[in-house]
Amino acid sequence: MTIVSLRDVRKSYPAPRRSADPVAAIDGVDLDVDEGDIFGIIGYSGAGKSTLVRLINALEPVTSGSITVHGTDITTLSEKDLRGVRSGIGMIFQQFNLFNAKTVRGNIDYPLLVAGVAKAERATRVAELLDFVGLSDKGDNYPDQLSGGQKQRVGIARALATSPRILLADEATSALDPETTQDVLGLLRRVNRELGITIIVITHEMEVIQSLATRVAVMEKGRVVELGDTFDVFSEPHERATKRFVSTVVKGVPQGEELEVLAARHPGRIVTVAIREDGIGQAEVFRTLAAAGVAVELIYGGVHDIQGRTFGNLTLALGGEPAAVAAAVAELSARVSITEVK
Ligand SMILES: Nc1ncnc2c1ncn2[C@@H]1O[C@H](COP(=O)(O)OP(=O)(O)OP(=O)(O)O)[C@@H](O)[C@H]1O
Repeated sequence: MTIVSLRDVRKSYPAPRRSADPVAAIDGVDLDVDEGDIFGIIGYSGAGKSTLVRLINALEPVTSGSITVHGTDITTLSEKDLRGVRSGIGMIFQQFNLFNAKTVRGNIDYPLLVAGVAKAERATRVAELLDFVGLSDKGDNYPDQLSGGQKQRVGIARALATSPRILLADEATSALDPETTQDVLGLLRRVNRELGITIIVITHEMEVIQSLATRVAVMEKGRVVELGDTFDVFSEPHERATKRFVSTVVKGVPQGEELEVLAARHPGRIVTVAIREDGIGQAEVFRTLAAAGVAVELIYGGVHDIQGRTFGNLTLALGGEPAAVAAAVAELSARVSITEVK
């Protein structure tokens, strides 16, 4: 079931100068997020990600198009009705946005207080949330006594306090180091699996999408340029922006300076073998080459896991009798995609 749906959504801002055109921050976006998904939206700075978040959360009106949340078109609602929609969407932010003068407990309690929940019920709920995010011993601490990862855990607990069905994570791990990022991503996976909350993750970090998102939309200049299952989009990227994101975590065919260094170090033949789900695995590649008496060295690239599915590119330096190497490469070429590097 679709929980958030965007149809031809546009958002423009007034021209910065009188002679300039209005800024088309969102330029005709169609998106469907299914209930229970972890949906990633990835784009470089200026792609329109933050604007999209503000539109989905009804913090700003669209210029045109429709946004449906839980089956209600929010673009036609009054401010009073929008409050109900917003309370069904939790938000977490890059800079955590905690109240520094309130304790951890006070921060998590705040949305419940605003919602008019009775004191005893609030205390039970806060204790439950502290336990869920692993901070039961930090309730009386203040945010500046916590690490970045702990602050984001508080942010997540606060966002979950009123039991939203959707969590919007806007660059939620961008201020964290890689280890803490994985920690927070693990917690978000639990939020999704154990609480059944749909998560929309906005990021410019490919690692976040790779480890978390089941579906992804790649944004560029206010448009969605590629959309689909994360594995499909990133194992066969079509658009320039997608290819750039993929190259930040998956090495392709070595080029330029990297190739020069490799070529100088390995005088023999160099090929890049594409490992894809529907092709032969890396074990079979190595077995075929070894059986032909070819000496193989993996010199660049590797294989990756996205949502439990494997793909990658292996660049191999091949040594031995030239005729044997040629025959082995020819045999492999019939079964797998090979790029001659040198
Ligand atoms: N309030 C605003 N007034 C005018 N222009 C805006 C406003 N908000 C965003 N824009 C413009 O809209 C475009 C998209 O900005 P947005 O902040 O949504 O991108 P982003 O992908 O979130 O980038 P970043 O990660 O740098 O925040 C940019 O060209 C930006 O300058």
